[in-house]
Amino acid sequence: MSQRLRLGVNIDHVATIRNARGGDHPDPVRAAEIVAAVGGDGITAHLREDRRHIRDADLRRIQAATDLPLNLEMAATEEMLAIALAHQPHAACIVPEKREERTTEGGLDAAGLHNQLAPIVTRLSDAGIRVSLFIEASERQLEAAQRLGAPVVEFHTGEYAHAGLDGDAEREARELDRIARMSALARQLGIEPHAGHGLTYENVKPIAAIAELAELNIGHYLVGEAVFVGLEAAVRRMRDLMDEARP
Ligand SMILES: CC(=O)[C@@H](O)[C@H](O)COP(=O)(O)O
Ligand SMILES: NCC(=O)COP(=O)(O)O
Repeated sequence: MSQRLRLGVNIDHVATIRNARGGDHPDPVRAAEIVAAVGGDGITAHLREDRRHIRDADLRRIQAATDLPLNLEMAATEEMLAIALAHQPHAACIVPEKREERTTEGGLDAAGLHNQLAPIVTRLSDAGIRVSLFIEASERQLEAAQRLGAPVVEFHTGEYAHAGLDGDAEREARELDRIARMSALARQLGIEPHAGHGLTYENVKPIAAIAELAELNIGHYLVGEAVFVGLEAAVRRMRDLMDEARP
């Protein structure tokens, strides 16, 4: 199986820079427009409970500004569920969230949280929103996603990315192998696998080469690169690397 790998661009950290000064600039909506113009396949935005980057009002503005599918990352709370139902994004990716964390540190415990997640998955699905679960690449979590009826999972690639940054080639290869095996298992279970977190020009190609993966979501690195080369060039370069890995 090999299909064109979609690139979803996470624009959260454009909002992080905006919020640093409390004004309107830089506007994540402008980032979404650029992603659309340059051929990105989707916009990902994580409305954190503490609103440290994306804010409620950004969601409608992003949706109004572009026809690209919006993948709303959200914690499994009643508040976020109500927001998702009101905004009707193309997809909702349920992520674990801790107020004090610097970023999303690990995957959602879909197995341990079955009873909390089940009604949320059902209500999102009933509203026509494609549910994704941001999980570690493990059999236990994949089987839990299947029991919950999630059509999509996104594998957290943070451990893979950290191993590379640590220069630990053995751990990096182990993590890559785990993501590849779980991507194949996801397809066997009828689930569409995506991946993301901490992906960069340096580490994206081995992940992009996993034929079963349908989509990568990449944000922080692209926004960082955009400071130097512009968002358009950064997205184009990432797209090229993905295409080189999966011709
Ligand atoms: C869930 C996830 O990985 C993304 O939302 C992304 O990393 C940007 O958000 P944070 O940096 O706030 O985790
Ligand atoms: N779900 C992962 C995501 O949207 C982007 O993560 P990152 O590239 O900002 O680490």
